[in-house]
Amino acid sequence: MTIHTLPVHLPLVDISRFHAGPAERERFISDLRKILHDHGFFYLTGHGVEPQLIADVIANSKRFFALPLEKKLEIEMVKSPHFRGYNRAGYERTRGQQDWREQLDINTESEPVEIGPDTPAWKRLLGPNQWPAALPELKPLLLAYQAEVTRVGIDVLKAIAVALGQPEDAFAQIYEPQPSQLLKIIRYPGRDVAKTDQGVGAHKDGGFVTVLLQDTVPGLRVQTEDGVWLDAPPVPGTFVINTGELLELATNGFVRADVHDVIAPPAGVERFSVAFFLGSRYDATIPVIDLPEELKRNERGVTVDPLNPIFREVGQNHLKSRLRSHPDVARAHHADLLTPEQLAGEAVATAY
Ligand SMILES: O=C(O)CCC(=O)C(=O)O
Ligand SMILES: [Fe+2]
Repeated sequence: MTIHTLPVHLPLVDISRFHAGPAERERFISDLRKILHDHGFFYLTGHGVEPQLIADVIANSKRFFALPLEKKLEIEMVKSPHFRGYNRAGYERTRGQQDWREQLDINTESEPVEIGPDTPAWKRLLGPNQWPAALPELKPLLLAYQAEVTRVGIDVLKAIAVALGQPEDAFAQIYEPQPSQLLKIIRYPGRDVAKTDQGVGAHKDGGFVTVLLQDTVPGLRVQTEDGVWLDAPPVPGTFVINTGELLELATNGFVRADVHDVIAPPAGVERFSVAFFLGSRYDATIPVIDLPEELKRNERGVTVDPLNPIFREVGQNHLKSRLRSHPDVARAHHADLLTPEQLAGEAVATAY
């Protein structure tokens, strides 16, 4: 596929060119550098993820969401201090407005950490996932997929590092040995259920890069630098990649974290997607990369949003957004971290 056949206004990046001979790699890097400055969103092809794995993930997400509600509620997120599990549609908000999507969140599968008075608060994010007893095949499948999209995300991140004039392992010091690997399977019900057109409200993603798999129904939109909203419909065989706040911070705004949202599907139609957020280690502090002079001239600075303060301490940043997104989990397990206002506030979830 070439860029000219793409039915959308966003660029297409063929990551296999990064692994081609030196001349092709050089051309690829120079194309990518231009794309990265102009867009925080692009389509990715040449990624090497087996089409069968992708098909199985979509098919089994649909089976998960089709389970009776009580089976899904057996693994409701409020049962996990580590913010893992299932959330019902309408239980999350973005900037105060209800989002209409149900989702299952997993992250790196690990043992919980013993929390003492001196343990950094972000260690509460570490722990086991919750898996549906009614669909045992979901666990091995999503863990295999999580490993694959981690590989893809790191490959893209290496290409981005080179495009920024850095060694390809420039970010490895903050993602090795264990990046954050949040994976969400998502279902957006039709507008008859949603009552509004907000699948998920306008937001930026927080990590290095997001690797997004869309099934067949459109709805994703991206806001460009000049404020225009572009549709980013599904293109078979591709992922949508978007660069997150972590890269915006690390490049002083040379790379953009674009605002995006999802419009709820029409009445009677449901939309499925699988979003993977590649982040750094939780104990990392985001560095500012010293870009080459010709790139530095195009740094924009970092956008400051008083409603969404960003910390360079990654674990603190991630915990902040999880506590805000899931106040039911926060109250059930982390009341000691909340302000009196948060404890007294409305028990609704707020995305991002
Ligand atoms: O479902 C989608 O297509 C995008 C979801 C999204 O932007 C997110 O979960 O951060
Ligand atoms: Fe997003």
